[in-house]
Amino acid sequence: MCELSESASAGAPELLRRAEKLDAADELRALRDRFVLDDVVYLDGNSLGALPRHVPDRLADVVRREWGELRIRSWQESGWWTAPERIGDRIAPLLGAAPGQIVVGDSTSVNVFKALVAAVRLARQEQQGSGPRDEILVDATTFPTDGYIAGSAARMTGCTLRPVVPEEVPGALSGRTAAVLLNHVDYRTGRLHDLPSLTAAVHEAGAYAVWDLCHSAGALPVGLDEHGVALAVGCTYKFLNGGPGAPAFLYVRRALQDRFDSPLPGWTSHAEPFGMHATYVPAEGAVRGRVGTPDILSMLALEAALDVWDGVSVEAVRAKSLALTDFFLDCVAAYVPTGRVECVTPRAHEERGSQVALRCPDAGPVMERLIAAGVVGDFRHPDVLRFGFTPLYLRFADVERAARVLGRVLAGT
Ligand SMILES: Cc1ncc(COP(=O)(O)O)c(C=O)c1O
Ligand SMILES: Nc1c(O)cccc1C(=O)C[C@H](N)C(=O)O
Repeated sequence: MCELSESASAGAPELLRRAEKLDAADELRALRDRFVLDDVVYLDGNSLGALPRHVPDRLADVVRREWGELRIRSWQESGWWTAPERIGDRIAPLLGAAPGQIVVGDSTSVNVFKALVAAVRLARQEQQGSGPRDEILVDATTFPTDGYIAGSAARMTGCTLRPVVPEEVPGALSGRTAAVLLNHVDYRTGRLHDLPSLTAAVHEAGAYAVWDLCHSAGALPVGLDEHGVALAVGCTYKFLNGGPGAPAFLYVRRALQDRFDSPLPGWTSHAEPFGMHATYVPAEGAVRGRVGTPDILSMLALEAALDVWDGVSVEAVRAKSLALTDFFLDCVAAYVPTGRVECVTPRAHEERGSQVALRCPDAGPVMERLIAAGVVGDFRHPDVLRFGFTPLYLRFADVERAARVLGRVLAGT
């Protein structure tokens, strides 16, 4: 939770001057031109990222030429068959992963299922002496799909499911824990959890952590390899701007790939998919995380969208993200009537993702009025106004304007 009154003394002229200065000094400011945007202040890139300008032409080429003219030949000649692992390797540097560990495909929900069941199987392969590994811990504050999938994964593997808030995971681990499903950034509050220390604690207990990176991929450095993460999943339609329903990703640490036992061993994860064998033999490497035929149109839209990252470091994106959210909090403190909202996003940088969540009892109608006034965030049940900050295309002037309009809406004027 954060205090909103710290710099409430600043007024509109000063905040406008600050916005101008920050925009002038912003080394990422030219990137905005790579996107299709209008006069709306778009603070919903944590739900659906904006459209990169060059994607429609690339998609048109995929449809007209690769599909329309080359047809079946495109699986080889246009590189369709290897798109899941090729695009996984494009995402890898943004997540701090070496090549060969990420495949793209399916939804995050499906990848949560693959990773979580595989995590339980890994823990059981290593089980020594003591009792059975028959418990899955799940982030009690998780985006609902993860909880639902974890419930089913637990039933299928004969585990019990225990919801625990991430901070309490270390104390909840035991010799029974098989797997722990955690969110890097909380979808509602924007709280960033301590991935390195939680991963270490889970592994120390002989269990495996599965990280959902939906709200951190493309927003901040994750350091998958550096922090010894075993398994991670995430979506690509938020901060990676892959488009509505863009395929998700699955990371399987190289050292574990030989033992990764997918609960969805579809034919495209087979060592010899066109051998049409009756017996399943998994492919080497991250490819064994694949399932069925990749959805090529979405996948290639994502691949094109990733071009906007050429020459851009996640570290620079993170620095701007923190500056944007700091500035937004200052502007909210200045413009919003005292006590009208409560900020549920932590002030501390090391605990903040790339969003700000403000709580107020009438958040639903407030967000409707805000959207009508040209500031798009979203409402999360029951009382949260959620604002996502995408450093690739947001300006500090947008942030000041969003807070000023919010202040007006909340004051009812
Ligand atoms: C943390 C988190 N996990 C999973 C999902 C859902 O993933 P999907 O609908 O792509 O399966 C979302 C958002 O939709 C999310 O915010
Ligand atoms: N995936 C979404 C969708 O298909 C429609 C509307 C919103 C979404 C979202 O991504 C929601 C998002 N994960 C959230 O954090 O609330």
